[in-house]
Amino acid sequence: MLYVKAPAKINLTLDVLYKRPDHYHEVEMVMTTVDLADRIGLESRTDGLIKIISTNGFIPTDYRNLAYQAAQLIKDTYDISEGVTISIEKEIPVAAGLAGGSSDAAATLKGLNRLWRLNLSIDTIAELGAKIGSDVSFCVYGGTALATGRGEKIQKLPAPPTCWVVLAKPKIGVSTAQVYGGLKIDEIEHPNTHQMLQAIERNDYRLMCNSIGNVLESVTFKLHPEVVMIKEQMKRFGADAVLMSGSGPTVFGLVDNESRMGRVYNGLRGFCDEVFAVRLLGESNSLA
Ligand SMILES: C[C@@](CO)(OP(=O)(O)O)[C@H](O)COP(=O)(O)OP(=O)(O)OC[C@H]1O[C@@H](n2ccc(N)nc2=O)[C@H](O)[C@@H]1O
Ligand SMILES: Nc1ncnc2c1ncn2[C@@H]1O[C@H](COP(=O)(O)OP(=O)(O)O)[C@@H](O)[C@H]1O
Repeated sequence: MLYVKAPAKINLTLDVLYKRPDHYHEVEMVMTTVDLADRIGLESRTDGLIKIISTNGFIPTDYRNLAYQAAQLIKDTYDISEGVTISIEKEIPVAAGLAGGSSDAAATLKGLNRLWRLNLSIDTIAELGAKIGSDVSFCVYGGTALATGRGEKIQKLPAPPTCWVVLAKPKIGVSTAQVYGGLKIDEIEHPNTHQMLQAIERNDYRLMCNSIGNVLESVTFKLHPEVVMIKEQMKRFGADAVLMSGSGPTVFGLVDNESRMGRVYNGLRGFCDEVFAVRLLGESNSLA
């Protein structure tokens, strides 16, 4: 059995520039991975089938699973006759804005590259990933990056300033398509992406805290007012900066002091079942 880690991401910024003719939105996002990860196990099978086994009863185990789609794509593209059993130990909350499914797909692509000795470069794997979903290319590299296009164009960035990240996910799932669909393009207040890039370049924690922003917040807040409440609680317990990740509903808080991190973490556990205190993973991978 070959194991691959599939870490969650958060969006430090998420801006939408315009709606494209293909119905996707042109985005500009600073993304970074955190050390909350699913674990993907891969084992070749001689019958040619793709089988998914998961510890989580809420994710599909057929072709709808993004890890299944990753294996199918590799099999079709490189004419592989073997099959694979994919076991998914789920730690990342589902439909949470943390790219759990996308990261499982990215880890499956990377793992099968090794298992089936395909010798693909990381850039080729990221290109394949883009066929599965907009966030999959980023998940292939991990670390920290500026993502543009529909999210699949990746420019690597240095590691952001070190800090703790407290993640809190309310008991609701959010549909990414519904949230993008509810966005009113002319009412957007754009985050300062350039300033975020400067904060990362200069390793300036305070500037990073002052530069976070996500234009999808307003849509998800209207659909699920409990997300606003979680954000307010996180601020009240002392996080330095608080933002919703992706299309939500997970809210994250940045904290650079361990005892305050403990206060935010314990405080949020009174409101949410799923609360995590994690570190940023830092820089992107350059090897497959
Ligand atoms: C919002 C973000 C931010 O990182 O993450 P999540 O909240 O899903 O984690 C991403 O843009 C989500 O990426 P991903 O979840 O891979 O999206 P996809 O499967 O490609 O697309 C799902 C649907 O979202 C909408 N979509 C997605 C990306 C994009 N740039 N414009 C869009 O309008 C489309 O309606 C699409 O049909
Ligand atoms: N391996 C997977 N893990 C989680 N969700 C998956 C997976 N494969 C498919 N899905 C489906 O993808 C949808 C989005 O899940 P997820 O990737 O966790 O969230 P998000 O896109 O908000 O980051 C869910 O409705 C889920 O059923």
